[in-house]
Amino acid sequence: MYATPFLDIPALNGASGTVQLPGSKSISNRVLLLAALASGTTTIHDLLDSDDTRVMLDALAALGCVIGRDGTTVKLEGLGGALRSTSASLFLGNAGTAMRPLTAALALLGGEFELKGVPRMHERPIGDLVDALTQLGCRIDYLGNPGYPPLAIHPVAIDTLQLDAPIRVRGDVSSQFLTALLLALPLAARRDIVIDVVGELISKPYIEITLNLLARFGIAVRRDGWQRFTIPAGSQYRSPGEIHVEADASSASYFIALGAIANGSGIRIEGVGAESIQGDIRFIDAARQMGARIDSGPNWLSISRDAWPLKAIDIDANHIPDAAMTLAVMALYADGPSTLRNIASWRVKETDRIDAMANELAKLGATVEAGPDFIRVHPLPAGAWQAASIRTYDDHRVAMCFSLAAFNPDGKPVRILEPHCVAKTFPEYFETLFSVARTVEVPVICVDGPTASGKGTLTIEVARRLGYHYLDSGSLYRVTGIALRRAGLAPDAEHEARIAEIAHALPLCFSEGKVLLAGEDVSDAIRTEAAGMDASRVSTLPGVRTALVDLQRSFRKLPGLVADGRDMGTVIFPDAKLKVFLTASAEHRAERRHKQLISKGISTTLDSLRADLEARDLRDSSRSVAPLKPAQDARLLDNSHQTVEQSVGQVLHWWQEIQPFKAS
Ligand SMILES: Nc1ncnc2c1ncn2[C@@H]1O[C@H](COP(=O)(O)OP(=O)(O)O)[C@@H](O)[C@H]1O
Ligand SMILES: Nc1ccn([C@H]2C[C@H](O)[C@@H](COP(=O)(O)OP(=O)(O)O)O2)c(=O)n1
Repeated sequence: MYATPFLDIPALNGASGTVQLPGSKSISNRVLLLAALASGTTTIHDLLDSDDTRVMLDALAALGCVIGRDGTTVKLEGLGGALRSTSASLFLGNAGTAMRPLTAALALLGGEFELKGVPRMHERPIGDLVDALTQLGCRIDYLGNPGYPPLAIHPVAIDTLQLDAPIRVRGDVSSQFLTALLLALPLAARRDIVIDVVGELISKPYIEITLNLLARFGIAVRRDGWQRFTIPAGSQYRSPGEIHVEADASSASYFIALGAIANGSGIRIEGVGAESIQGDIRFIDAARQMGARIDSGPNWLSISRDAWPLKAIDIDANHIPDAAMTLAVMALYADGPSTLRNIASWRVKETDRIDAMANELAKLGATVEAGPDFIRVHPLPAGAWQAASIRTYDDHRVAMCFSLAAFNPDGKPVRILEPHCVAKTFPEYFETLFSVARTVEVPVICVDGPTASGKGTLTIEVARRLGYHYLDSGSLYRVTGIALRRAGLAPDAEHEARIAEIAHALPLCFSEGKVLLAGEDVSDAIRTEAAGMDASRVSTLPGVRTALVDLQRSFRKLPGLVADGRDMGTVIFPDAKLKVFLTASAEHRAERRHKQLISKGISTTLDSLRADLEARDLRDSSRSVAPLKPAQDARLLDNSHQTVEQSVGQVLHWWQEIQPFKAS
């Protein structure tokens, strides 16, 4: 996951390959609650691991469920209708799929509970659900604004509930109110329980997921149209033992759109097929209408680009409210204005999604019309796209769907602010996108300079702030030095061919900040001054330098790279947009290295360090191939009198100066 304040996606121009998607949020949280209400143990495979499922799991654990976890498989011992803990204060983040059903279940289970979430959760309505439950005799108080969480729930005896008249619940604000009642009311099914929906029920496919999963847990709800639902007397939750969670169809929408937009041999999605129980899978019909070619099997989808430009669309998107946001970005690539209708529910989601989409699409240069329940997006012709900083409003779907704007024909990058909001449902979204997307040019920042000037320190920090990959090219020469010593060689010209072979086939792996040579951790061994001197000697051999070129260039991956060394800007990445030549006086550098080595418990003297360092400077800058020198277009940074933070700030400032983004 990218924990950076922003993520710059370079202009993308193609995509091909296979993606495995995380489990569906809607299915995951429903299954968790049903497994908790049932008796016996349920093993849930492929459960989504995200913010919203984590708050649900934490809440269920606080209520006394015993939960075991092994990767994406969760074993949950159900409560069998009896709480083990009858008072708790539960924090439910911004997860509507946790807040609504837990409100209903806890109101019936008996106990004193407080349910709260993030500030946005306290702006998302729950009054219609609370009204339906209080009609029955449940006792629920608003702790803040009436009609909204946080809530206090008080105990009632189940046999005092008024279940003889149909329970009336509004269905035209959020279908989650009905889902919450359907999931929880079997707890009270001493007699048939009838639920009547008031108003036109929206997002019906989500109700189908609810009914389907209730059936898997032994509850056969009878449905009369979409107005009346009956939970039969004597209904009891029965664990199915094992259950698999399908991949999230809403998450699939970004990759379906990717296949439709991007040049390439197509995208294959594993984990969900056209027969999915998730309503958002109907996104494929809309994508086909816009021109995508889509094939499907029981558990996969394959998508490629067909009509281009895409065909404009005018649809009622009520049945695919979440996935339809993706259509709003696809519309930029269409042959005329596209209209998404009947989407009033967007206004009460993680943010007001109609406003959010309209604002951010406009930043790209698009003309957008929006009303209480619709949005109309005009296509953006080549030449009219702008590089934009996209605000994401703590809404995972805004962040994900705007990444698709990076395929614009004008080659403009897209900046996604607060990209970590995707953790709500798809923490690895951007990594997954980058695993299949292609770009004309992965951005690179080079930091070259003499030893102990602070290159490593600066490079690591700049890479961390930008979410870029990091290449410590010196470590490759250092590891080669160790490998040749182990082969009984000296770092001399007479062994050049053998050493070059060793360098070419280094069994090297970088993992969790460690450098592994044939599986052995050599992170400390390569940092000694002797290893540095061997590295400096071996690096004068032209055959060795050539042998390491491809390995160094293989680090250039999306979304970008910061590379540290001696010849990053001159030889390895001559086209890099920013090249920094970092220096400091020999005196400062010797002092820094001295401190660094002492702090690692390695004893040394300042004088010998300074002598070694000057010898290394001389060898590195006077060798015949790729000597240490600033690239012609490098910016010089002498950090003798700077703190690390000042050097980092300077480089980030230079980087920002050459980005095309306007202030957000
Ligand atoms: N601008 C700076 N001011 C003070 N100390 C620094 C600065 N940059 C780096 N250092 C310190 O100098 C030491 C050497 O830095 P390092 O990044 O290992 O250099 P290099 O990779 O160029 O050999 C480290 O202990 C680091 O914390
Ligand atoms: N791109 C590079 C990186 C390092 N080298 C050589 C020259 C250096 O003296 C050694 C060790 O490099 P490294 O960057 O690890 O050394 P310092 O941390 O700056 O002391 O490798 C090189 O020739 N080209």
